[in-house]
Amino acid sequence: MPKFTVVTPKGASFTTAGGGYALESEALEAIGAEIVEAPNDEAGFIAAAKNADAIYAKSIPMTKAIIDSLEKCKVISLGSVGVDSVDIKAATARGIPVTNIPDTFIEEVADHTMMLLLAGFRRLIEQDKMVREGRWSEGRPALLKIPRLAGMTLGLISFGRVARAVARRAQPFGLRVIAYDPFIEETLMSEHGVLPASLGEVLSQSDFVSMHAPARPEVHHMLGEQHFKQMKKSAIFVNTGRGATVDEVSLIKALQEGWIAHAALDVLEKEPPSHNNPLLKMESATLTAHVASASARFDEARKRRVGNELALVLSGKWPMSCVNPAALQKTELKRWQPVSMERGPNS
Ligand SMILES: NC(=O)c1ccc[n+]([C@@H]2O[C@H](COP(=O)([O-])OP(=O)(O)OC[C@H]3O[C@@H](n4cnc5c(N)ncnc54)[C@H](O)[C@@H]3O)[C@@H](O)[C@H]2O)c1
Ligand SMILES: O=C(O)[C@H](O)CO
Repeated sequence: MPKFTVVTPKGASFTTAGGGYALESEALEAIGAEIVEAPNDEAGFIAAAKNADAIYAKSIPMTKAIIDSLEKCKVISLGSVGVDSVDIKAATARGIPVTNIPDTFIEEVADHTMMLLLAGFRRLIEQDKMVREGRWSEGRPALLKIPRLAGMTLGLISFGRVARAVARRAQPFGLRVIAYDPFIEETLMSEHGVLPASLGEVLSQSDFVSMHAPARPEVHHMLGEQHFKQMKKSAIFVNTGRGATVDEVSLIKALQEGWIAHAALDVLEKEPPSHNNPLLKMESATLTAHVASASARFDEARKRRVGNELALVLSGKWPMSCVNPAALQKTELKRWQPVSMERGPNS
C-alpha cells in the first residue's frame, strides 16, 4: 500500500509535447509515493484525483474546478518555469503551494533563441532549400543585400533569467542589446552591459525583437498590430517565451503586409497549431515545436527537481521553489532550517 499518491494527467506535458514528461524519482520512491495516471479530461481527472496527496501537473490545465475538487492535495508541481496552466489564485485560496523549476534550462532556451535569431537573419531554411533543389548559385545573391550582424540592435522584452542569458550570448556577436522590463532595476541591466529602454524604444530601435515575458493575464496579447507597426520593416521577431503574449493574428498580418521581415517562433498561441494556421505556409516564418528547453540535462533535472519538490512537501517541509508563497502560510509545513556549510573532519 503506497503511503502517498501523486496523480498526474495522462499524456505529454504542454511544454514538452512529444516526450520527456515521465516522472521517475528516487526521492518519491524513498517516501513511499506512487505515481498514478488519471484521465486527461477535466471530469475524468476530477473523479480520479479527488483523494490525491499531490499533483504532478502537465497535459491539462489545473482549473479552479479541478483544484476545488481536491480533498487533501498538499502540493501541485510543474516541470516548467511557466505556470500559466495552473489557476494560481484558486490554489492559493485552498492553501495549496504550486512549485515550478525556474532555473534548470535557461542556457538551453538562450541557445535556442540565438539559433532562431541567426537562422532567421542568415535565412537558413531558404538556403538549405536552395541547395537541396539544385539552386546552388542562388544562395549567395540572396544574402548579398543583408547587413552585417555586428553593430545591429537586439531588443529584449523582459529581462528575466532567459533574457539575461540571451544578452550574454548576443554581446560577443557584436550586437548592441537594449531591454524593456518594468519590474527590473535599470542598474541590473547596466551590470549586464544592456541599455534600459521603453517598450516603444525596443520596438522602434531593434533589428531583432526577442520576447521573453511570461504568460500572465496582464501580458496576454501584450504585442498587437500597433506594436508590429512600430518595428523596423527589416525586423526579425523571435519568441521563445509564450505564444499567448502575442496576438498571433496581428503577427501574421505584420508578416503578410511587410511591417516586419521575419518571425522565428518556438511558441504559438495554440500548440500544436491547427493545420490551417497561415504561419505553417509562410516562408517569412521559422518554426520549432516548443522545444527550446529540451536537452538530456533538462530531462534529468526536471525529474529530479519535480520529484524533490513533491517529496519535500509530502514529508512536511517547505518546497524549494514555490510560486505562491501565500499558500505556504496556510499550511503546517515546516520551514527549512539553515544548513551549516562548514566542513569538519567528519563531513
Ligand atoms: N520555449 C520554452 O521551452 C521555454 C522555456 C523556458 C521558459 N519559457 C518561457 O519564458 C518565460 C521567461 O522565462 P524566464 O526563465 O526568463 O522567466 P523569469 O521569471 O526569470 O523572467 C520573467 C521576466 O518577465 C518580466 N516581466 C513580467 N511582466 C512583464 C511585462 N509586462 N513586460 C515586460 N517584462 C515583464 C519579469 O519582470 C521578469 O524579469 C517563462 O515565463 C516561460 O513562459 C519558455
Ligand atoms: O515554461 C517552461 O518551462 C517551458 O515552456 C518548458 O519547456
